Order: sequence, then C-alpha cells, then structure tokens
Amino acid sequence: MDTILEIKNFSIEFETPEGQVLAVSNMNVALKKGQSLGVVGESGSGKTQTFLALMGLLAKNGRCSGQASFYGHDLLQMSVEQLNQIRGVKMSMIFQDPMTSLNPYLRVSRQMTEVLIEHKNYNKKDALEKAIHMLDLVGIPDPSRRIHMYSHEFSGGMRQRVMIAMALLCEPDLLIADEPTTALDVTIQAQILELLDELKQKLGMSIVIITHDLGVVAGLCDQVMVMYGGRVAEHGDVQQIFYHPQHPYTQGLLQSMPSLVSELDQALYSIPGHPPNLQSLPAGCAFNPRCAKCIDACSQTQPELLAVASGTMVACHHVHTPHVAENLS
Ligand SMILES: Nc1ncnc2c1ncn2[C@@H]1O[C@H](COP(=O)(O)OP(=O)(O)OP(=O)(O)O)[C@@H](O)[C@H]1O
Repeated sequence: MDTILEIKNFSIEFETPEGQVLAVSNMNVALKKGQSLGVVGESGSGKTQTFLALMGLLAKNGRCSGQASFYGHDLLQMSVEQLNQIRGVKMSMIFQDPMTSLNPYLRVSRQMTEVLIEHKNYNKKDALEKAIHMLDLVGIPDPSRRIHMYSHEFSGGMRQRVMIAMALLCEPDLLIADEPTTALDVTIQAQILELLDELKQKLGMSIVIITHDLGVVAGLCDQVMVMYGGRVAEHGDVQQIFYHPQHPYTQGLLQSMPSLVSELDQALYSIPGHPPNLQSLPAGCAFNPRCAKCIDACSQTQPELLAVASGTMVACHHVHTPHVAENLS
C-alpha cells in the first residue's frame, strides 16, 4: 500500500507577546492510502493546528519545522501555487465551522461548479450535474433546486453536509475532517459519520478525523493518535488502544466515553483537573499533575514515545518502568 501522508519530526511554534509557545512537538505519523487516522485529545492539545499547517493555513505568528510529505512531496516546502494544485483537489479539509469554507455571497451552485471547471476541466453543464450528484450523496433533499441557494439559507446540519460535498467534489485522496459533527445533533452526527465511512470504502480515500471524542474514531479509523499538551501521548492501532490503552490519559478518555458509562458515572470517571496551559507546561510529563499513576520520574523528565510489546507507541514513564508498574497497578 502507498504511503499517502508521512509526518516526521514535526513541530509548531507560535510567537506571542508572552514569548514562544510550542504548540506541537516532534510528531511522527504515517498514513497509507485508504487508511484512516483519528486524532484525539482535549481542547488546545494541537490537533487542529497540525493539520492547518499541512494545508498551508498556519497563522502568521506560527512557524513549523520537520517534514510533512504528501505522496513523497513535502507540503511544508511548497509554494502557494503548488499547494493550490493540491488543496481542495487531492487533499481536502472539512473545517469546524462550515462558514469558513463557504462563501456567503455566492450561490452554492457557483462555488461547487467553479472548483470542477478550474481543477477538473469540466464544462458548466457536467459540473452542475456532478455537483448535484454530490449534494444528493451527502443527503441534501431536492438537490437540483437547493444547489441554487446561498449557504445561509441552509440549516446548520445541511450546511455541514454542503461543506462535506464541497470537500469531496474532486474525490480527494485525503480528507481531513476537523470535528465534522460537533455542531450537529446526534442523529445527523451518526448519519455523517456513516457517510464518511461509506465514501472511504467507495472512493478508497484516506481520512484524518480530528475530534475530542474517542467514540467517533471507533467505527471509522484504523489508527488513533492521542495528543496531550502538544505532544503525542499514545499512538497505534485503534483496536489495540481501545482494548489495551496504556497511557493513563488514554485510559481516562476511554473510561469517560459516554457509550461506556452512564451519564452519572461520567463525572466519576472524568479526568480530574483541566487541560494544560502551553505557556506554563509542568516539568516532566505534561500530564503528571492529573495522573493517578505518577512516579518520581514523571515530574522530572519528559517521557519518550516508545513502543510497547503490542506495537503501540506510548510516552509514559509508568508504562516503561515495568517493576514500578507491577507494584502500583
Ligand atoms: N495564532 C496563535 N498564536 C498563539 N497560540 C496559538 C495560535 N493558534 C493556536 N494557538 C495555540 O496552539 C494550541 C493548539 O491549538 P489547536 O487549535 O491545535 O488545539 P486543538 O487540540 O485543535 O483544540 P480544539 O479541540 O479546541 O480545537 C492551543 O493552545 C492554542 O491556544
């Protein structure tokens, strides 16, 4: 299988009035064609910025280093013109807020057909037909009429579907979906996730799904990367991590999953404390102040991301210190 995306030693730093902020530190991940990756973690853990940077959309005060190869070509070294040949065509992103990628002043028909005319050499008639087909595929009722509406005339859920249709229009090889369902009610959430899974099978595309919710990645993803305070805490096969989570943070996320525990018990299982402030990360492992399995090393040195027997990569002193783990667990 071809490797579609390979991120190596990737970091992001922001320059702020208070000094430099390391938002993402030394990330490594490879995704094969047709595979999907779930990126999970609490707010501010670096999920969105990583993939915005890959799309060439990092804020002006941000700087990234390392490599991010798309089919072997480093996205971080590409000019805007080179990126424009790929963005929205071979690699698409669904943003948290649909209005980010929909132009309120243009009818949806115009926005959708222009992409096909410009990047896929469609004529106007075929482009309109294809766009209507895509709206139909994402479950927009009466698409040949609604395609002529403006984005604000759609409900929130419909707008999200329009954005997904736009992102899929050129049948990208890689779809990056940032919290694609958070703003939607539960039934529509389920429908959209089902749709993404269907399109993954049908079009063979790779998906990166960014979410707070491990439940979302369960059905859709092959691998999962758990981020904490800008660092990868655990990364590997979804089944392995779901059934045998190693990092105490992953264990906490899994225990507080709504499908596993009742609403009342969620409070009991939820991870104590708050996500860390990147400007004042604790020494050692950033999770140590909230971790019940903390040992001395955790507040002293940052744990390396190392493989455990199952092949999962884990950054945790407790996990990699067997005699201590045996005594404490
Ligand atoms: N332009 C910026 N300048 C300084 N810091 C920034 C900037 N943009 C983002 N950050 C910081 O980078 C960190 C990572 O942000 P990111 O949006 O990737 O988090 P996230 O995990 O996607 O969170 P959420 O789930 O809330 O979207 C955050 O702490 C954020 O405050």
